Amino acid sequence: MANINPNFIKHIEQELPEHLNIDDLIEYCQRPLRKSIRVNTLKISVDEFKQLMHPHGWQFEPIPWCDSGFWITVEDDANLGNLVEHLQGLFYIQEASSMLPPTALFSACDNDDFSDHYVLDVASAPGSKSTQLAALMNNQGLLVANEYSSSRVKVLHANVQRMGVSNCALTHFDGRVFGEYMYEQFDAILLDAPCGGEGTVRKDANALKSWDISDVEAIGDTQQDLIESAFLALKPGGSLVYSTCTLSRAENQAVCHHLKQVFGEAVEFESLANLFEDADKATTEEGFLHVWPQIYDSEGFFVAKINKLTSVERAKKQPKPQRKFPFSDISSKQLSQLQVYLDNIGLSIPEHFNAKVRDEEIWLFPQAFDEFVGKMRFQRIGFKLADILKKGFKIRHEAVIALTTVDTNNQIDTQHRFELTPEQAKLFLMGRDIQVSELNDAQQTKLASYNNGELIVTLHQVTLGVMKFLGHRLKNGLPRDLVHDRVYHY
Ligand SMILES: C[S@@+](CC[C@H](N)C(=O)[O-])C[C@H]1O[C@@H](n2cnc3c(N)ncnc32)[C@H](O)[C@@H]1O
Repeated sequence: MANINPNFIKHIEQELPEHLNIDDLIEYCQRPLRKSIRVNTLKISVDEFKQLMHPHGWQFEPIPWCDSGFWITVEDDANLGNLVEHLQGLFYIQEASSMLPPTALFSACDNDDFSDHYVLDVASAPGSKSTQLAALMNNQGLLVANEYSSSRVKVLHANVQRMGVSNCALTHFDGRVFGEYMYEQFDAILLDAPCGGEGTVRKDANALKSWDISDVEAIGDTQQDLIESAFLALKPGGSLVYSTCTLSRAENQAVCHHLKQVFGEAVEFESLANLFEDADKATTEEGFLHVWPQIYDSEGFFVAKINKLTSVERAKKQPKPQRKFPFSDISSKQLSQLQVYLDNIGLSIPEHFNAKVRDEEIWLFPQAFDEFVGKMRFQRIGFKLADILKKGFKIRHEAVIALTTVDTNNQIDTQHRFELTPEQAKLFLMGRDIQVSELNDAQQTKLASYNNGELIVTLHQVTLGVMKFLGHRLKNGLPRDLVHDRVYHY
């Protein structure tokens, strides 16, 4: 039972639009949330995913504002996070209303070519919206995903990796720096701001227990700084989405109005009334979506879309470029050796990626990143492809995932894939080796055509990782930090 502070009820009653009433709000705050997921279209199509899960009793109800989002009915939803299909990144457990901001950000993009698109997610951990943005961008262009909290950067990276996002560069800054370092560099920016979380009470029964108006007021300065900085980092003609999972106007409408006060005519509020059928039920007079929990039976959320009509004066000078960038271009000799190695395991370097070398490591950077070299410090760019050994190379787990996701039309051929059974996939994700004697006849026959060496293991024809065939066993190549204690399969 949600614990709602009476002061919150008094406060929010004043802010409710006329057509909604406080009793409904309180009643909905007490209801458990409907379970929702987003299919990761970087790895599997929506139809294929449904076909896969239907036999296990999954039922899907479409979420009107996200083509790959569904409310699901499933027998045992407590273990969804440990399901093989979740761990292999076929879906993301994401609250329905949290799928709104990425949809709103790209609502005007009428073609699918994002190859020269620069996108920033200012506050991105744990990564639900970043991974949704990357899927909408089809892994093209460049997505800069920033997070201020170091522990949350790790979770962000894990999700980016799990979902096969390869067009991403991670940064770890206070989001206030982007206006200065990245002045007018991005075509689209999402600011899913730190907030009071009033809309999350259906998932966290204590979210409103010790609510106090001073907390709402205290966070306003940070939100105003962040939105100003994001607006400065936006190219003229670009779009910014400001979103929160809170309900008070001070953290929502007031922050957007503050931006308009600062930048005047350069700021245009774009109406989201036609974003999906029935969007008008949540639309404010400015055209923002103020999603009260009772409107779509969801968490509370706020989404504003803001266009930058003209360039604005920057507040500070461009900082000096970073002098030492620790990566260099790969030599043509090493590149051709690498290509031979990759070819042997059925992989290749995709278009729009550049191979870079640092110490004994080879990385693949999205080509679009070139423009950003030296502009600021990046935690990770693209993905680590391989280690350079005395003789040859050793492919990295994250590369096998990213390379087989980067272009779903260019999947590795079946000759190079080794399909596991669900039980074997579970063992793989638990870090175990598999003895050749444990394989079924068809698998043993297939293995007979391989030489000893690395092979890419799959489940449902989607990559799980890499194993090394040693004659009598398949040696597990999962990095330690990705080994799971509990894994379920159907
Ligand atoms: C609402 S959460 C983001 C959720 C995320 N966008 C997602 O969809 O998974 C807000 C995030 O902002 C981060 N944050 C807090 N202060 C920040 C700042 N000054 N600059 C950037 N991020 C900040 C928090 O650590 C938190 O991860």
